[in-house]
Amino acid sequence: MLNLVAHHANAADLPAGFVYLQDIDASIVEDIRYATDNNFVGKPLAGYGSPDCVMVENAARALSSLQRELAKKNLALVVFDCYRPARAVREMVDYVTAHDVSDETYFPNLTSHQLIPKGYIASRSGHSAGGTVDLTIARKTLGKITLLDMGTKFDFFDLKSQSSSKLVSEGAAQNRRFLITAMERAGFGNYPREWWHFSFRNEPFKGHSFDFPIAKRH
Ligand SMILES: C[C@@H](N)C(=O)N[C@H](C)C(=O)O
Ligand SMILES: [Zn+2]
Repeated sequence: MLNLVAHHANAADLPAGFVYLQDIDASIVEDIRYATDNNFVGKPLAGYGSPDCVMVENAARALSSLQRELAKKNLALVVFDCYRPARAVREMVDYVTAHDVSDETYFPNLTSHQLIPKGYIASRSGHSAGGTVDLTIARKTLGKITLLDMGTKFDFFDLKSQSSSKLVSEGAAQNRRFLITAMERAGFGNYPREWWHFSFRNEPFKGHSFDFPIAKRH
């Protein structure tokens, strides 16, 4: 008999070793920017068929342990990007190489042609191996979520976003140190040019570049 039930992706549809973060820990907040218009390209990127965080299982479990620790202080992780399909990386590269312009919101002090040489965007990204994540921490009060002040927004491509920048307030610098120390305890190393970018030290597919699209979870 024909099965007419709509098919939706679940963990079994992902390559071996990959999971949906929500299946590991539904309390981690997901705001997957490249699946929306709210990013420096201004539209959803290729391969982001759904605003879901997909990543390798051991890294997802490490984030979940950290989340349990943070929850005791009414804090929560907020992820902006996880696994990034290689086609999305290509789209970012095409976008920033097409015109040499600045962007008031994302890179007011640079032009787009400088973003790859200065290391803000990778033409072959660790995100495509599934063990790299862009994230921050939020405070949860009475069901309301407020991002901790990190001195800049996510994807602000500028010297101010360097993890140990002296150009931000002492409060923001402390919040960055808190985030980076917590992530290190969980097994992730920070990328010094971007306070939000972390790679899992024990990632299974380091150096690989996957290109499967992110499909809706279920
Ligand atoms: C684009 C930004 N969110 C990021 O992840 N940058 C690093 C360098 C990357 O593209 O891998
Ligand atoms: Zn990143």
